[in-house]
Amino acid sequence: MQKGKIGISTENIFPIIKKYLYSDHEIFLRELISNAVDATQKLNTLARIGDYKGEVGDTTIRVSVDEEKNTITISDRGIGMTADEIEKYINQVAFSGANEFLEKYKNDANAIIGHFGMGFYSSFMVSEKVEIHTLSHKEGSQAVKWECDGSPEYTIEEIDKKERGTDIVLYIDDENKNFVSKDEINRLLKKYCGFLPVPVAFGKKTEWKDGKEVETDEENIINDTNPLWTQAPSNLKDEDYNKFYRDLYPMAEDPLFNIHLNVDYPFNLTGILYFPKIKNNIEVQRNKIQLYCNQVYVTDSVEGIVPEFLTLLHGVIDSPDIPLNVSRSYLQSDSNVKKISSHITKKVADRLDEIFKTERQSFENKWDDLKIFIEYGMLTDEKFYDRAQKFALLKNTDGKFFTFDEYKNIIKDSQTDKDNQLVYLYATDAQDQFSFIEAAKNKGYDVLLMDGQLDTHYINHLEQKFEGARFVRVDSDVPEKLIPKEEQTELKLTEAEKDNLTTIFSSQVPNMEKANFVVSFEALAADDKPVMITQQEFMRRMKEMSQNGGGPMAFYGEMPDSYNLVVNGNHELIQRVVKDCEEAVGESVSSLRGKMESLESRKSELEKSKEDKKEEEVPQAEKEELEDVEKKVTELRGKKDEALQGFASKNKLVSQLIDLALLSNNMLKGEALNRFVKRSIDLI
Ligand SMILES: Nc1ncnc2c1ncn2[C@@H]1O[C@H](COP(=O)(O)OP(=O)(O)OP(=O)(O)O)[C@@H](O)[C@H]1O
Repeated sequence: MQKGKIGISTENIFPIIKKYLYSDHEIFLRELISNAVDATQKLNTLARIGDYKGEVGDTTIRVSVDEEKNTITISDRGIGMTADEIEKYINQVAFSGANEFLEKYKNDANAIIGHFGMGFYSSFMVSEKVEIHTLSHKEGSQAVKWECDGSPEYTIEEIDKKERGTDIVLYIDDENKNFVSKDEINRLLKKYCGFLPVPVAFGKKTEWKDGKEVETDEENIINDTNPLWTQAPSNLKDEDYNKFYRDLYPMAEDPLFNIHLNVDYPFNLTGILYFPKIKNNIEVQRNKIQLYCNQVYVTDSVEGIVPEFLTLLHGVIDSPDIPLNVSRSYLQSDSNVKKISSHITKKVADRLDEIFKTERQSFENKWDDLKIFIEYGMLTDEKFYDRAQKFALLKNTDGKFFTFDEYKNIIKDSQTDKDNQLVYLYATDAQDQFSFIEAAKNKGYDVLLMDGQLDTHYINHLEQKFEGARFVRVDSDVPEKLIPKEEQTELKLTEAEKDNLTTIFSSQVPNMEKANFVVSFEALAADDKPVMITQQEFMRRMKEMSQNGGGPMAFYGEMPDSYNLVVNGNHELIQRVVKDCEEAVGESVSSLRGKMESLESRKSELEKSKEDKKEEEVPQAEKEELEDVEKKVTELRGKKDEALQGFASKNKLVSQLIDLALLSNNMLKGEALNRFVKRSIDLI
């Protein structure tokens, strides 16, 4: 037996390995099995080129667990190592590699990506002792056993081993006993080794016999050595892709589409990406892409490698060219990674474009599920926007789909306003905004349905992209004014009547938390609604955006909703309110107004004369008179308002009209709704 000291500078590297790699202990199995795969593939290569003349035979990698001895063994039939090679690769190179790595990241544990090839020495994260039993493929080699207990000392001795290849025996330490379990090993094999290119066996296959699960003689191969992404797309059908998806995500619904990536220049990358069906929470759908490096599972957190919006996709990416041993910030600035990311974007756009062109109907059918990806992509990635504007769809409230160009042509004639701006009308809720949608349609307009999670932002974005166009929600103004044109109908109300109606209607608007109403008048058609509630586009949008995103516009979110209570002066019912008011309080109101008006003209005379003089030049009498006039005006106004409010509170029509308007906007709730129903019954 020979003893030696491992070639490292740090006295004892293992405590450091254990400390820094604590959270990722489980990767030891992946690392050791990857080494076994490498050794097997090297042997296959040597055999192919004629440098190895012996029998290759069965090269299955075998994993076993001994629960009594607390060991895990990984055996391969690869190239094996001679004593010299152990000296070179294990004692010197590998250790120094690990040492260098830890030196580099000692002060920056967070920079470690969390998974990297620590290689063979990761076995010491979980073991108190490790043995290598190996026989090289080289003719006439002597089998050797290397043993190390986690101190820098090792022993190496000759042993009797007949089969070519390497067995790694791990004596698991007390802290990591949990790995000495068939279930745990099964879990790790499934997670990290499911698609390795060399068969990996663990235990035996089982079958059900007489109501019991029993082991058969057949070995249990845990991996698919030829996963779908490594196969030629031309040999694959939709069913194959869907089946693979179900293998990856057993609980998920069938995906919408798949994209098979196959790149060999300027970097190597294969993979299959799926567009999943996303219900309503986009956050839970992230990080479902698995990243592989030569069929070895690395991670399922791919930010930085795929564009942000594509982290919503599911599937696998396999590339030997993605650097795995580096921090995230480095990854994002790596030019290779950037190329990969923009290439994936392009591929995804190309595939969508192809589906749109060849299967438009199916594309439309899936649009509702698909649009979140496309909108997200268009919002966050300029290049994707440019590609996607050819196939992104707009859906109207009748469920019809249009491309941007198609839609523009359809609305061009009817929806261009007097300033030559194209107005895109939209609704965010087909039910709540039903009456507005109908009113717009009756005017010959088309209304888009923009009810997606990202649509508030998307609309803003499109407005910036589309030239000479704006988006207007159907309830942001009365139908006549949604798209302002030259002609205007005349309003059949005098100033005094308008003033009266303002007091009357404001006094009857129910008190609502966080909602302000401003009464305004419009000359609408006599058969339009008598009273309508609209919400100004700009303020509403600012509010919605600040609620979604905060930032510098956060204060908009705190402001109350501001609504317009639009009174249609030309409607018969409004004319009736005017008439009722005239009969009930008309005389006193108009005499109060008459007095007010003459006082007000006196007031402005006094104010004018005061304006031209210096303070001390204003005669005392005028000052006193002005004060007196002001007081009287306020008093008269109070009386006038009181009379009008008294009328309004007795006049059921006014509050009924307001409630009807609230009802059309789905704003009548709770107690107010209940009161409305009762009053309606009374009226019947
Ligand atoms: N099962 C094995 N059969 C034959 N040689 C092996 C085996 N395991 C390790 N080796 C040899 O030991 C060397 C060091 O292994 P180690 O896992 O530490 O690093 P690596 O495989 O070169 O790189 P990585 O960090 O990516 O794993 C390998 O390059 C290989 O030559």
